[in-house]
Amino acid sequence: MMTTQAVERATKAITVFIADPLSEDGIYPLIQESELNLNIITDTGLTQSQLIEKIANVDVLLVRSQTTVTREVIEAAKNLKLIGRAGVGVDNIDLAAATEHGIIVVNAPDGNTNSAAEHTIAMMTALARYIPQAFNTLKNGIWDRKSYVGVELKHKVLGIIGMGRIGVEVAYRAKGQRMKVIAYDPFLSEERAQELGVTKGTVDEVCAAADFITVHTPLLPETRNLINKERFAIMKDGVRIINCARGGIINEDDLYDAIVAKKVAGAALDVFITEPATDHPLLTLPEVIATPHLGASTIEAQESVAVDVSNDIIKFFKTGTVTNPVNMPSISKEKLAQIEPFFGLAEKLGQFLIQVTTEAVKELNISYAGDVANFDVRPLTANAIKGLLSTNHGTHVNNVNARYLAERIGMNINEHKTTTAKGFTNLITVEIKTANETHTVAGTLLNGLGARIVKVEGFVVDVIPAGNLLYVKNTDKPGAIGRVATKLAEKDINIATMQVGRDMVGGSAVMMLAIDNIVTAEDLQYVAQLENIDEVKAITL
Ligand SMILES: NC(=O)c1ccc[n+]([C@@H]2O[C@H](COP(=O)([O-])OP(=O)(O)OC[C@H]3O[C@@H](n4cnc5c(N)ncnc54)[C@H](O)[C@@H]3O)[C@@H](O)[C@H]2O)c1
Ligand SMILES: O=C(O)CC[C@@H](O)C(=O)O
Repeated sequence: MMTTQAVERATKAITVFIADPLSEDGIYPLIQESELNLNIITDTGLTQSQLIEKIANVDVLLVRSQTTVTREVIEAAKNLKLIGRAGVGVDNIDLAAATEHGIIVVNAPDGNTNSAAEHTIAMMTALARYIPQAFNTLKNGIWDRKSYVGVELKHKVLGIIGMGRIGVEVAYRAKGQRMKVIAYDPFLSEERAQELGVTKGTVDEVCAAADFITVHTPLLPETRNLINKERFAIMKDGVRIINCARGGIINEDDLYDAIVAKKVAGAALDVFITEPATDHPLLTLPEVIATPHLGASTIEAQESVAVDVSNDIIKFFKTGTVTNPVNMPSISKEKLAQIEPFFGLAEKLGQFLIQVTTEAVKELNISYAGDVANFDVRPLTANAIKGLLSTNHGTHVNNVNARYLAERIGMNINEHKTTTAKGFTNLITVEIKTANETHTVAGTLLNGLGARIVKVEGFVVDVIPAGNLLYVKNTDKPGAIGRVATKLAEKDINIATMQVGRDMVGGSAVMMLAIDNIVTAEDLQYVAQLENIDEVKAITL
């Protein structure tokens, strides 16, 4: 028999729109997926306005680097839940807009590493030996052996800027060519450099020492124009430059000038600031060789990135989690499994607090104690925020945009961890502060018994965080509990369970009632006017 969820999955089609050419074999996981009822549409080469016209009902947008996923595209996509990038670079996707709209972006960071590294080495070798230029001359019927005397790679210094997946693979291969490698990456430690057999340097040191320079960073504000006229000035005369990463890391105008001035002997470019780049000034220079963004264009890489991104789409719709998120914390399957049981509890604590307060929340403090403090709790904080914002943002708020939406309204979010949980194996305490109020609630997961709210405003209780609750603040005087119960009975409201807590005899106290009905504002008023009752709130979890 199918579960309700499985029936929903079987009936509701999920539209996957493939906007760039992807490997047929790579999308096989999507094609043969039977449980999810996927409706796969491939429509490539669209202009922005054509894409905007077609995207309204799409659930998943799948792209490579050709399609630019702008804010306008994202805002036109009313059903969009996931953008898949079959490749590494996500500079063609407006990540801020995706996050704001709660759309998860996934990429395929590993699948094309090898191809991009091999392409870099191919470009460097072709550059050193004038292979494209010589081939072109020969094709035109000229046997010219004098103009194309190249240089060896052996014993030359290769400067690598960006020692991530591709940079490291390029270093391995360059060492195979018996080159010396000097590298810069903000995360390259001395130990790692030694392990890789490369010299660690600053960007300027790399520029000054290298005969060949290759860049392998993402295009970020910090890497845009990283190689510019000041940096060309400190390079060796006759240096050769390779860019198989992103157009713009090397300033194109400055590169042009440096080549014309004979400072740079040649450049091999796979990427340009604006693509397609068919009439680029750099292409007019005989010292420049180029390919049209082919670094990842191998059968193997294209299949691999499409398989990875297809599997993440399936995983997302089946489990709500993904392997390669770009705009939310990346957490391993094992680590996610450790915190998943706490997701519901964290969200309920947030939902509880937003129904207790009447003012805008300015600060959120979440404290994780006991076992749970040993885990990566970022997704739990996102769930608590999601609960807190759900009344105002409804289903629009999710794990992807929760923190963004909270910070946008000026909420200050703080996470604390401590291993001591005061008698509980695990304890999550959420505190909110408004201009005039502070409220706290704490919950735990009891082994085999599920979630419990165990403290409200510091009072010890034991409440299942589900259904309709009535939260009553009162003065601890005889008759208060009885009067509340009687008034509710008069309104035909049945009490399922009742918990009471107090700070001291005759002091402040709370009642937490689980009730079978939803109470109206009039019912609340009816209870609130009772003697010794200070505050009454209806809470639905
Ligand atoms: N031409 C192609 O078809 C093609 C194919 C694949 C990847 N790429 C591009 O290659 C680049 C590298 O890809 P990757 O998979 O190695 O990425 P990666 O994330 O594994 O590595 C990028 C590295 O750049 C480093 N970095 C960040 N800022 C830096 C800075 N200011 N200076 C120096 N290093 C910095 C990071 O620390 C990281 O180690 C990306 O731009 C990607 O889009 C191009
Ligand atoms: O889609 C492509 O072929 C290019 C991919 C590449 O630039 C990347 O960043 O992964």
